[in-house]
Amino acid sequence: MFLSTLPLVTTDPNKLEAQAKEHLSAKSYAYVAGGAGERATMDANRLAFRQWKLIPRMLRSSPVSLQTTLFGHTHPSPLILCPIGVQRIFYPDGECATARAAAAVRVPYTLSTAASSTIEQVADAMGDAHRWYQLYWPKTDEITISLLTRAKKAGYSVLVVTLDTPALAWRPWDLDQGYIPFVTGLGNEVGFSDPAFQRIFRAAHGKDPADDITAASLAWAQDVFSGRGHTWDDLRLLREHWSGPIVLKGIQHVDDARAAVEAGVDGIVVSNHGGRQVDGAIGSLSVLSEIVDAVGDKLTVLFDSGVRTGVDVIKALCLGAKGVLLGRPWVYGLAIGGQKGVEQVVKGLLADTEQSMGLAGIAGVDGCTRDMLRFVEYSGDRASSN
Ligand SMILES: Cc1cc2nc3c(=O)[nH]c(=O)nc-3n(C[C@H](O)[C@H](O)[C@H](O)COP(=O)(O)O)c2cc1C
Ligand SMILES: O=C(O)C(=O)c1ccccc1
Repeated sequence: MFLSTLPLVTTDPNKLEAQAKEHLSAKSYAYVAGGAGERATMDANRLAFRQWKLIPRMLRSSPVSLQTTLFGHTHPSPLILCPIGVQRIFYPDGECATARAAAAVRVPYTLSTAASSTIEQVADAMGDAHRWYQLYWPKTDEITISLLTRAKKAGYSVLVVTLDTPALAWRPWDLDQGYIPFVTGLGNEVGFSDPAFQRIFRAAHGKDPADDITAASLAWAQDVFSGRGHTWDDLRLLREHWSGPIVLKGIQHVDDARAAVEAGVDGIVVSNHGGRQVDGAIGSLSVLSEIVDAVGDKLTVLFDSGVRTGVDVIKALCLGAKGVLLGRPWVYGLAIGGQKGVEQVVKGLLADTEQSMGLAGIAGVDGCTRDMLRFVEYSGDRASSN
């Protein structure tokens, strides 16, 4: 794909963030590239990848296929696009550009509840392509039920429930600029377009959310990010109102993975939210194999946090993940080139994964086994690639 023309987006994972920075305002750049606290967990995510080394096998010539079955659907690859909120701060067309890219490269797209486009707009942009819906779980059950009903109707097949963000963390790069995306008025579009939220807001304020963006933004943020602790028992409500697969995102502890099995959900994403929530939390890849050992035969274990290269995808699969969610890299592609930028990042990663699998003597996702890896203490000084 890169033979006839030079790539728009750099293929060097260590240069991608810097290239995107040139296309972003200082605030938008800090929002995507930043993390919680001193970014120790972002480092830990990369360090965890560096500490696992692949041991290539020879003379096993066979064609490579990345084909993967997830929740009963066969996909061309094990890759899924992470839920990412407020994409219009990165590119004017935001989520719709990303959704079109995902459809074009045949990778499922996960729409965030904190999106700057509505559930229905993104569905329209995607046609028949696979889409998942990520729930930030509102305090008000009536709103939760309304969001699930809309997502179902608009053809989203898998519900991803993010558990690690009952509130946004202490993020110094944003705090120092006095910035959270909601102050731009963006990121509330799913809420403002919701009939249940509109009804409740109208009853309390005597007007529509669109007539008082400030008050409506506050009301929406309070319902969704006020830090209310839901409990494992509350998952029953979601089960009742969502007939498809339910995936819990943000699992790091093996006992939480077991609780997910008890709760009867279909999958989990082992994730620390890309180091954006609990600073000092363990690198996500470091807990993947113990969680797979505990629950991998009972539900589908997916992975995110720190994936940057094809070999990273292979390592996560070798440690037992059935699918891998990609985060910041495609947001950088979006900032650089909109839909085309996202396509290039994803196509590049898929090509790198396929090429690396072939060179390592692995024929496909089933060939990614733990014996292909060796843990080697890493003492270098380049823990993070951007
Ligand atoms: C700018 C930004 C916005 C995000 N928004 C959401 C979101 O709305 N919902 C969610 O579940 N996770 C969100 N995440 C977390 C990602 O889904 C994912 O867990 C994380 O980016 C993975 O780490 P990585 O970017 O280092 O690969 C966001 C991450 C970033 C960078
Ligand atoms: O920034 C994030 O990590 C995130 O999850 C989020 C939450 C609310 C709005 C936008 C993004």
